[in-house]
Amino acid sequence: MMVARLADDMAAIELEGLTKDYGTVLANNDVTFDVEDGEIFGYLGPNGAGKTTTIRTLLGFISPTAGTARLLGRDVTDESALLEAKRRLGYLPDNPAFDESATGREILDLHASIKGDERSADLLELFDPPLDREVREYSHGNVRKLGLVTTFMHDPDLVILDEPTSGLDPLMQQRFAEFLRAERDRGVTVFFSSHVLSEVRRLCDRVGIIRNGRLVAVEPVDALLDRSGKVVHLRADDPIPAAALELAGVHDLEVGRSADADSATGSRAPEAAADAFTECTFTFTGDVNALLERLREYRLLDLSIEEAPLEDVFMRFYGDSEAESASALESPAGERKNAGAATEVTDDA
Ligand SMILES: Nc1ncnc2c1ncn2[C@@H]1O[C@H](COP(=O)(O)OP(=O)(O)OP(=O)(O)O)[C@@H](O)[C@H]1O
Repeated sequence: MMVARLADDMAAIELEGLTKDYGTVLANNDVTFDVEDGEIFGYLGPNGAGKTTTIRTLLGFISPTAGTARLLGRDVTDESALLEAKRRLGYLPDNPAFDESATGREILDLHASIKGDERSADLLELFDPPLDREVREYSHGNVRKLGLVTTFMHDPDLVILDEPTSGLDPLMQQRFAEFLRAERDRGVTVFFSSHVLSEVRRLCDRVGIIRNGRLVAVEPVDALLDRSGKVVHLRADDPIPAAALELAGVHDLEVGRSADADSATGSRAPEAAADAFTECTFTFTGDVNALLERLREYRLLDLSIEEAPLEDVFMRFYGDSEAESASALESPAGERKNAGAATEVTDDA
């Protein structure tokens, strides 16, 4: 059950037309979105997209060229208001700059004296940096673990994490994912930046995608995954006419064995007659029942329907052509309409 920590309807983070012009680079260009109380929000984009710029603005490290940013209801350009908000904030930078000559324990003591310590003992059971060693001897992963303890030890209402899992081994990533979901269930709001897609799928409620300083999408992670559709691979005993797959929601039909199936030779084996084939792979965004209805009269040897790799969706956002990615972004409603059309085909059939 969701536990509200913030005042009625207050968003944890509010960005309105946020713009940061470094002179040579427009690092944030009219960025507008809210992070709601109690959600895990992933802020995604490739290197240099502008994620850290937004985070640094939220923390008051840099001032916006235009627009506003509010953290826990406080305007980040108002120093004393921001300071108040920061008491309820946990922040994990991409590269925590701990005093190299201090031990982990000394660093925890310092943080405890500044912001309090409600729960470092519990956190140390989960993330166990070698406390008696000096930070200069720490591996990248151990710096991250110490950073996670300092980020959460004062039981903040909002945490901002810059690439939180970088340097963590798979087991620790899993532990971190479980921990973050439990934090969300306790009402903590999480805003984290990432370019690791599997992490996003595993963790986020919603995502914002930034590219070249511009926000290109904000949506529930499920919508992102729905939009990516399914990858269908099928193999039949006798040739299937291409017309059978002229169905709303079928995209990128490739006839012949899939690249995977043919990986031994690294080549694809297209079949001679493209108007009928015994094997094909395509992306499907329609109604799966409509597809099965179409395939019913053919004897299949094999059929797999799998979630499309999230990378494919991102290729649409980050593809080489600006026009292509713009149209991909403008078309979600249209794609959903196509999916609806597929349902109509089923109804007619
Ligand atoms: N202080 C600065 N002066 C000038 N340009 C800057 C400065 N800081 C960042 N930039 C530029 O602004 C753009 C956005 O950088 P930013 O660090 O926000 O991206 P990012 O999405 O966090 O990237 P990464 O994933 O690599 O950390 C980049 O082109 C970067 O080179």
